Amino acid sequence: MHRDKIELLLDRSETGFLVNSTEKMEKQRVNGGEFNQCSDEVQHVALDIGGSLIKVVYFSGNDCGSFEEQETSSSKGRLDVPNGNQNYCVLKGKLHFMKFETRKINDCIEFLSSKKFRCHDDLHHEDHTSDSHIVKATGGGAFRYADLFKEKLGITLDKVDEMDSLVAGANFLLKAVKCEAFTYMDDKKDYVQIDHKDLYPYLLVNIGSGVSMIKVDGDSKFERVSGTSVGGGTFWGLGKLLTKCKSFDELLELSHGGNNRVIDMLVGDIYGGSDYSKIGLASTTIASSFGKAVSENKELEDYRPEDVARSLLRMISNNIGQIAYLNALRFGLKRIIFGGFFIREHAYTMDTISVAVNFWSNGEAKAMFLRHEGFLGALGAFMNYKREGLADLMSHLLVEQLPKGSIVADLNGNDSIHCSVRISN
Ligand SMILES: Nc1ncnc2c1ncn2[C@@H]1O[C@H](COP(=O)(O)OP(=O)(O)OP(=O)(O)O)[C@@H](O)[C@H]1O
Ligand SMILES: CC(C)(CO)[C@@H](O)C(=O)NCCC(=O)O
Repeated sequence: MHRDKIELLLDRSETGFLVNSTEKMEKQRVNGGEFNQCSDEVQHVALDIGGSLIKVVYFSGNDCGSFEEQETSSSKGRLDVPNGNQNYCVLKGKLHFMKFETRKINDCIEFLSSKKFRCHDDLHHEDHTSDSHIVKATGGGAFRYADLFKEKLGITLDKVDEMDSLVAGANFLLKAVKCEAFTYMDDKKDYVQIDHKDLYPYLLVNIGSGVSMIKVDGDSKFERVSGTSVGGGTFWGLGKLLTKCKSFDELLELSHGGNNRVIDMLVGDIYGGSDYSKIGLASTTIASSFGKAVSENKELEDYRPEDVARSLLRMISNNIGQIAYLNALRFGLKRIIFGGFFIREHAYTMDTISVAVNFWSNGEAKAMFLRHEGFLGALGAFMNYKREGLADLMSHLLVEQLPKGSIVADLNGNDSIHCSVRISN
């Protein structure tokens, strides 16, 4: 089968459209009876089908006169440019990011089928062959739902390894996007521009339903060194049972107004209000998450759901921060980069993780976060359309393309950014 190289050039970003997928689809339904209100042609789609969420990254363009330069090719939307021995075309358009709950996979399928779907290979083969409808997909769902996608959409999922995708997505963002990584402490966000030559090694901690910890040593050089089943799925699953919240966002919102000290047993609760300074524990340090519930004669209903949500968030974030730090220590890594949809740029979550890393490492290691944290796997799968050898060139171009100091959209919801896709023949 014919395969091309694709590279991605980010032009600038847009803010806006922070609606959830269901809302967005409903709006489109109301407006026109179907999803495809926007006439953008979807050309390249990549999926990350996880245990909780499906992340979709797709490129659309060419219908709104959105070419950088005039079309010269017979193929609509293609600009063929000679590049040494190679021809390539540049398509200008938008890179879209969407998420769906995995349990509502039919919404995702319906959404994809509503789009004017044009596969990667179709750009070169007007005469579609049956195997041209191939979509890059990663995550466990690429295996679990392969038959469903074939049956409902006639799409063959081309499986890309989940860890490969996470690392490719993270490296791409760290190299290509200005102000991608930041630290977060005491409500203060500080962007960190990491020198490309000084990027490796780092520990990538992806907090999805479960948590994977990956030591990254180079472009495709990495090892999954640890993981924990106490992750985002645990927070959402336990939180749902304990608070009766109907959505993750509701649970997160609830935790804003909570006080964990109502339920957590602090060092001071055990030590009569004092610190245990001999071993470096302040009276305010949590000695036992949810520990107060043991000694108090209370039922679940006697606690405010806000406080329960807060304790739970703190317990899980702390635990992940601690395990991450221990793994960083194991391999002498100073930089720990957190991704995954659990974080959602939520201040309290990031603060708790940062404090945990700072506390355990005595200030030696740093927790960092990524603005596009939830889409690492999907971006990595998208990048897999690109074949060998273009990574350096691509990241160079990407940095060049971004205006200095530009503010890039928060892509934790559904959003899009302007970009160009360069396709080598
Ligand atoms: N709208 C949402 N609905 C459900 N979970 C959400 C939502 N937003 C954030 N989350 C959190 O994100 C987690 C899923 O994150 P992510 O999408 O990165 O992982 P995943 O790919 O589904 O999981 P895994 O990689 O373990 O298969 C959930 O467990 C939950 O904690
Ligand atoms: C199983 C995966 C990789 C699926 O994304 C993830 O949920 C995970 O890393 N879970 C933690 C499993 C463990 O290492 O204990």
